[in-house]
Amino acid sequence: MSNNPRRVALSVINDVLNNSAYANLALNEKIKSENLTELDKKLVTQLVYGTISKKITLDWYTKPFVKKTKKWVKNLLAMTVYQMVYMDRIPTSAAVDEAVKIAKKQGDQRLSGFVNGVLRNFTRAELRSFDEISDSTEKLSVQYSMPIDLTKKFVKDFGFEKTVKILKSLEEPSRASLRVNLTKTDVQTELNKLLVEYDVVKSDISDSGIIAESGHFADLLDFNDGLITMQDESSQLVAVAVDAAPDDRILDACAAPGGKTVHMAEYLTGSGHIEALDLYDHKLRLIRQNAERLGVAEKISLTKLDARQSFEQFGADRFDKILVDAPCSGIGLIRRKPDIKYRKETSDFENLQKIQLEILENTCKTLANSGTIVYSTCTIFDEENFQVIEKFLANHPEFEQVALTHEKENIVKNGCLFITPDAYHTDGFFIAKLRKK
Ligand SMILES: C[S@@+](CC[C@H](N)C(=O)[O-])C[C@H]1O[C@@H](n2cnc3c(N)ncnc32)[C@H](O)[C@@H]1O
Repeated sequence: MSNNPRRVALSVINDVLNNSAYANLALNEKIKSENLTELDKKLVTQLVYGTISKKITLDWYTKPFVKKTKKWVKNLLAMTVYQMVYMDRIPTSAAVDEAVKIAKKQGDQRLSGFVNGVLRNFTRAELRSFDEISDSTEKLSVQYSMPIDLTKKFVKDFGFEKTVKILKSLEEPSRASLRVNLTKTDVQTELNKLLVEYDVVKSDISDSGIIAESGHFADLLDFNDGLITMQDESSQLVAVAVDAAPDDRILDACAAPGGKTVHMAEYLTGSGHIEALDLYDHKLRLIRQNAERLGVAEKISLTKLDARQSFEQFGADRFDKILVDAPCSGIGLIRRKPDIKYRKETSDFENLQKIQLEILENTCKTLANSGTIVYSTCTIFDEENFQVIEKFLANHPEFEQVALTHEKENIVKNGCLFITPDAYHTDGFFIAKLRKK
């Protein structure tokens, strides 16, 4: 008999919200280890991502009916209210009955009575309106389930109207995005093949990108043949900015899982080679798998190394090009990874900037004269982007900025590519390029 999907979903939600597990990893592990039908796997996925994404809103809905309770009970209430408010096809009575059963099994009679009472009261009352909230920033925080400090930060950096656009867009379902390996095939050929089964279009911003509203592309033959790979559109612009030549020696300082490493490797048709670094063995293995599937493994060496030790490892004048795809807050990924917004480290911009600058400081010493560094992040706050570039250039008169261009002028800012998630419904991204004079 298959396992109860709501109980499975709740255990993932508890892991993520109470123990800081990563939603994608915790969910994948559970789905693998539990006995679930294909339909139930979909339900679990929707409950996990939906509840996590809307947690602040959901807690606000039940607040009038709940004084104090255990965290897992709050999560159970949130998951159940999510079904009632956002999932048309689930009857309210079924959602409530399932919640009461879980409360009885995981708690006791008293807790299940409490859950039953809260949910019945919630069902009888009219759904609260966000207009009850007089403070406009707090209202945004509740409506779009964004922690209040991050909401304030968005409003401070982008203004109110743009913040609404960004937060709205982060709530829309993410699309699947493919990159075509242009060294082996072309976009039109792959598009024509995919159009037989999927609703796909060319990317607005990446010459190698194909977009689908949804789809499980991992099974496609062309995926296994290395003709296409999964990669967000904005992240496809990074290797283009690196502009690798066939014989380039490249340092990919923060490389795992290797999406950009393999993309750059496709350009290395001569003697070119990439030294790919990351802190963790298990992450380096992901680069290896990616590189083998795309047929570029011999172009890439993997080293477990803190990028801040690059100079000690490789010495001076060692690379023609460097990519620092830096560890960052990941604000630009919230649509696909909603748990990011609740992590404490997400808002530690000062510490993130410090690490980002340290990586640039050390890696830049390995660059040959006239060599270039591309610095990128998947976040949209200045501290990790423009400020890092400004501070680095202020300390390094031997470097100059190389202005990046793009035919969509609204993603070019101060010579950098700066893509907010609402502009083209992609991940949020920042790309800058520097040259050693
Ligand atoms: C934004 S991700 C890189 C994504 C990757 N470039 C890609 O396209 O698939 C940042 C990576 O940097 C790694 N990292 C964090 N701090 C590092 C450091 N000090 N040295 C090297 N790698 C680091 C993380 O483990 C993570 O895999």
